[in-house]
This record gives sequence, structure tokens and C-alpha cells, in this order.
Amino acid sequence: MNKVKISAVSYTNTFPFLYGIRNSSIVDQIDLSVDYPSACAQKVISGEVDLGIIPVGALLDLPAYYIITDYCIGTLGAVDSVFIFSEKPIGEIKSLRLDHQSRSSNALARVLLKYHWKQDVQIVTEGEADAYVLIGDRTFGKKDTVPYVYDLGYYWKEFTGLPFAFAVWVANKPLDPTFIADFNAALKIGVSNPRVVLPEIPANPKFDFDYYLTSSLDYQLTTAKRQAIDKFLSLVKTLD
Ligand SMILES: C=C(O[C@@H]1C=C(C(=O)O)C=C[C@H]1O)C(=O)O
Repeated sequence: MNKVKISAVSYTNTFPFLYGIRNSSIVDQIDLSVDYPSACAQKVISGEVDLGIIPVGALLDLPAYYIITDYCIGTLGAVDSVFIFSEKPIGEIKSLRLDHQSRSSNALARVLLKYHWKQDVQIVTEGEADAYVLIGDRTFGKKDTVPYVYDLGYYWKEFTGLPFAFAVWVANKPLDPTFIADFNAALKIGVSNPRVVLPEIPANPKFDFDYYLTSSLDYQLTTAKRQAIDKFLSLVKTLD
């Protein structure tokens, strides 16, 4: 049987999924690569892989997509690894630099600026700006070092009352239902007890990985998170 080609996010938030995959027999049926989120999305969009955990902000670039598991990289509020960092209060920023590793948080920042903070801001992808989006492991320990810090999970909740799903497991083609069931079961092993990955994470005195994996992140792709994805994508479509 051909192996299913998979791209997974390389950040700590995905370690519980990888633990589940590596500790179940599904590992023999797949070719796994790890990439930053925008690269995961690109691999699924181009067809280089069959399946990936990809930013919801990239779903609109897929002609057809299949969200195949009960899990996501999500949050019920503050996520503690997706921020706008700024030298000024949000009401004073005139420009925002995006994070090239992100698709969801870049779009989420733009949605919140337009509809929640009602700010007209120049968006740049490189160079100087008043504020910038940063996601993933590069944010760990950084929030006490920057004057103004906006956790985008927290502000999405404030804006909509909803949780958020930053990334979901998406196939670009129909996959075998038995494989899907086995893959889902493998993921469940890790997310049922995310603390199992703590020993493989280098200590950082400025960041509580236990709290991050068990409380800031929420891996269940619930109905409310699916509503959040729908609402988010309808807002993203209105951005120019
Ligand atoms: C919580 C996070 O969620 C993520 C943010 C993503 C994005 O902005 O495109 C995509 C995947 C996730 O890694 C994070 O990276 O810190």
C-alpha cells in the first residue's frame, strides 16, 4: 500500500499529536514531515502531501478539502503563543508586519484590527512596522519583554464569544475511512494526555509548558470551534 504523505506543524503545540502518531501502528502507513504552518499549507495545496495539519487561514486556497479528525490546534481563550507585539497601544498603530510562518494568525490579526479594534492599518510582510504578528515557539518567554502584547485567541473570544481553531487536519483528497479512523485514534493517544511530551521539551524558566499544553491549548474540534472557523472564513473573505 502507498504510504499517506503527511505534513505536520513543527511547533511544540503539535508534539502531543506526534507522540500519538509515533506510538501507534499508523506510523508504518505514513511518510511524515514537519514544517512551519504556512509551509504545511503549501504542501497540501500543491499536492506534495495528501494530508496536513494546516492553518484554517489557508482553507480558502484549496479547491476541495476534507477536515478528517476530531482534533485541532485550538484554544478556548488566551492561547499564549499567537500575538501582536507592539511598541504602541493597538489604537495607535499605523502598520503591522505579518509572520511568514503563519496563515491563520496573520488573517486573524487583520480581522480583529478591522472589525474589533476598528483600525485602518497598513499591512507589510517585511521591514519596519509599529507592530508585528508572531506565532509558535518563537513567542515563548517574549511577552514580558515587549511594551504592548495582544493575545489573538483572547481577543477573538472577546470579539465573538467563541473559541478558535488555528489549524485542522485536512486532506486534499478522500482518504480510506479505515485509515482516517486509525489516524484519529492515534491523535487521541497524545491529546488525551498532552503532559506525556513534557520530558522532550527543553526547560524554559520564562514559560510554563505544562499550563500551555493542558490549558492554553485545546485540541478538541468541537461544534463551537467549527462555528468559529465558518465565522472566521466569512470575515477573511471581506479582507482586501
Ligand atoms: C497556537 C498556534 O497555532 C498555530 C497558528 C497557525 C497560523 O497562524 O497559521 C497555524 C498553526 C498553529 O501552529 C501557534 O502556532 O502558536
